[in-house]
Amino acid sequence: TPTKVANLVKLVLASKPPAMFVTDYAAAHRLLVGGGSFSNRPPSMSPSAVLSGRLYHNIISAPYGQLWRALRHNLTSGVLHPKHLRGYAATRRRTLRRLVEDLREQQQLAGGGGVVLATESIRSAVFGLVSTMCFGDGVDAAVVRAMADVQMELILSLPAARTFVSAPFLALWRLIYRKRWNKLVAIRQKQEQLYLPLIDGCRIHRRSSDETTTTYVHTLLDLHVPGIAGGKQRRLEDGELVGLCSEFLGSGTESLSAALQWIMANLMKRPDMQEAIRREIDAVVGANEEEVGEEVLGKLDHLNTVILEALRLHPTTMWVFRQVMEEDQVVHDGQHIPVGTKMVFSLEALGRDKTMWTDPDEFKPERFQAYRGAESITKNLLSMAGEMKMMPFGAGKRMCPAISMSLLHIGYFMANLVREFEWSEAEGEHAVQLHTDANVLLFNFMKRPLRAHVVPRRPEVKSIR
Ligand code: HEM
Repeated sequence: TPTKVANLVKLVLASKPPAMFVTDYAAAHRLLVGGGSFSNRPPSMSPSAVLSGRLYHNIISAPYGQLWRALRHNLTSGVLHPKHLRGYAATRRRTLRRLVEDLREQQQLAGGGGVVLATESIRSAVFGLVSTMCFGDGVDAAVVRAMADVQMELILSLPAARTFVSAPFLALWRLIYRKRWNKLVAIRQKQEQLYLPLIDGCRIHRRSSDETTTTYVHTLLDLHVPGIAGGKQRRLEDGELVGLCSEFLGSGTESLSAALQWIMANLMKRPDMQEAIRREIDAVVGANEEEVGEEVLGKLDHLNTVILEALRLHPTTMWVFRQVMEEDQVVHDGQHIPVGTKMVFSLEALGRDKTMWTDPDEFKPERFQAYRGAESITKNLLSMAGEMKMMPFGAGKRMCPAISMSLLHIGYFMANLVREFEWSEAEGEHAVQLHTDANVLLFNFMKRPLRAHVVPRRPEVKSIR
C-alpha cells in the first residue's frame, strides 16, 4: 500500500550516511586542499551513471582511480590544451559574430528601443561553440538546436535522477517511480539518436596529425582506458561516449553561459563599470578593428576584476561534493570524520564568507584590483594557495579542469559584448533580478531569464572569417 511504501522509503532514507554542510571558507580550504587523498564524490546523479547501473561513467561521476585519471587526462591534454584552444579562435570569432547579429536582429525587430532576450541568445551561441569543439564543424543547425534542447531537458530532469542515486533496490524504485525513470530513459534515447551518428561521422573522418585542432570525440575514439576489473586496456563503448559528450556539452555550455549572464546582469546595474571596461578596451584596440582579440584580454584589468567578482557572488556551479572513503583520513576540528560521510560545500556561501570579505553581498569588483591581468588571476585560482579566498572552480584533485578555457571564453565574449552594445536594464517584469532559480540543481541559473535594452555602438559587420 502507499503507506507501507512511504514507511519503507523513510526507513531507507534514515539509514543513509550522514551529511556535513561546509559554508566556512577556511574549513573548506583545509578540507579540500589540505585533505590529502580526499578525492571521491558520492554516487553521482549523472543520468548516464544512474541509467547504466554505474557501468558508464563520465569524469564527474567516475570514482577516483585509473579510469577517472585516463578520462581527465584525455580532456586536459586534448581539447583543453592551449594548442587546441588556440586552434578554435576562428570558431569563437564566428560564434561571436552570430551572437552579435542575433542581438542586433532582436533589437531591430523590437523597434529599436525594445527588449532582447539575452538568455536565449547567449546560451545558444555558447552551445554552438561547445558542440563544434565536441563533434567538429558542419553539424546541421537543426541538429545543434535539438541537442541544445535535449541538454536542457536533461538538466531539468536532474531532480528525477536523484531519486535513483542511492536506491537500495533499484528494480523496486524503478517500479514505484516509473514515470520519472521512463522520462530519463526517453531523454537518454534522444541523446543516443542525436550523438551516435555524429560520433560515427568522426570515426569515418579521422583527423590527420598535422591538423591544428582536434575534436573531443576524436580524442575519445583514440583513447584506451583500463579494462573492467583490472582487465586489459580497451576502447570506450558507445554508451560511455554518449555520457562523456553529454558531460562536455552540459558543463561547457551551462557554466559559461550562466557566468556571462550574471556578469551582464551586474554590469547593467553598474553602467560606470561598463564605461570603465570600454575605456580600457579603447586604449588597446583600434576603433576600426573588428573585435577585441584574445591576445589583449590579459591587459583589461577592469574586465578581469568584474569576472572574478561575478564568480565570487554567483558561482555558476553551486556545490562541490565529496564522500569520505575507507582509505581517507579526514580530520576536522581534531575529529576523524566517519567513513561514508557526505560533504557538501556551498560555493556561494564560501564566496560570501564574512570573515573573508567586507560587504560580502555587494558587487564590488574593485576589491580584486590587486590581481593584475588574466594570467595572474588564472594562476591564483589554479594554485588555490588561499589568496583568492573563493573557489568557484572547486579545489583539490577534483577541481574543474577547464579554468583556463572558461576564463578565456568568458573574457572574450564579455569584452566584445560590452564593446558592441550599450547594455541597460529593462523595466517592470523584465527588470534584472539578481536571484537564483532554486528549482535547478547544480547550475546557478537566474530565476528570471535575462532581458536587456541593447543599443549598438558600432557599424554592423556582416561576416567575419
Ligand atoms: C564558468 C565556468 C565553469 C565553472 C565555474 C566550473 C565549475 C566547476 C566546479 C565547481 C567543479 C567541481 C570541482 C570539485 O569538485 O572540486 C567542476 C568540475 C568539473 N568541470 Fe567545470 N566549471 C566550468 C566550466 C567547465 C567547462 C567549460 C568544462 C568542460 C568543457 C568543465 C568540465 C568539468 C569537469 C569534467 C569536472 C569534473 C572534474 C573531476 O571530477 O575531475 N567545466 N567544474
